[in-house]
Amino acid sequence: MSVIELDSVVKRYESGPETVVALKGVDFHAERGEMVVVTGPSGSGKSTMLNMIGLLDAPSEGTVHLDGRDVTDASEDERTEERRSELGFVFQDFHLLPMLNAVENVELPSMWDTDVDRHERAIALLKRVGLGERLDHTPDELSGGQQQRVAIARSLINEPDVLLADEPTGNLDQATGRTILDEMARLKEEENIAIVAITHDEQMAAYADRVVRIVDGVVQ
Ligand SMILES: Nc1ncnc2c1ncn2[C@@H]1O[C@H](COP(=O)(O)OP(=O)(O)OP(=O)(O)O)[C@@H](O)[C@H]1O
Repeated sequence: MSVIELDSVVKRYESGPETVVALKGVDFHAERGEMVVVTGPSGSGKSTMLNMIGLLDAPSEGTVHLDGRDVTDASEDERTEERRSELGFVFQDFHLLPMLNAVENVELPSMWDTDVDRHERAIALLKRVGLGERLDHTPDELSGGQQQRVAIARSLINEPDVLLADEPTGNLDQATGRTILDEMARLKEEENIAIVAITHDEQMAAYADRVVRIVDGVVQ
């Protein structure tokens, strides 16, 4: 069973009198232990598709399944809960809170979890991404690559099934980008999660188990 499945997904945006059809019947799936890289020209629908997978927006037509559950018509509360428990997010510009140190940033998505182990888990995750010596550093005391490692550790704190990454190497130089991709490839195996990553970064395709190209709202 695929951990993520989109079937015949159509997404229309109404902007004023115009309707933009951003996705025109997209089928997509991702499996545990697999990194799928999504490429395509600007405006082709990549972010829209990631928003569907990330339950940030609902399709106009078609269905979305997460771990076999039909979440197409889930309420806002249900979506929020699915996002919290099943999905991890990594962004181009890291999205770390500047006043929190590395451990606090990693713990943040699990703050309302009463599990006392979350602090230990945050430390363990930071050690796994090579930041055991930087636990109490704030983002401005970390390099771009280190900040992205904190963000990756944060994305894993609630033990998601799927990690969604929007241009994760977009703000990094090539060499640092490669170390982040190595890290993601390793964690994908270790955590047995699916990774879906949008990118313009050619080197990222080399790390993919599968490349999905989308052009004008259609998967090629
Ligand atoms: N909220 C919105 N309202 C109206 N149109 C939108 C909205 N979001 C996206 N679109 C349109 O949908 C199409 C797909 O946009 P999307 O952001 O998914 O493309 P993309 O492939 O991620 O582009 P980029 O690589 O430039 O980020 C574009 O034509 C865009 O203008």
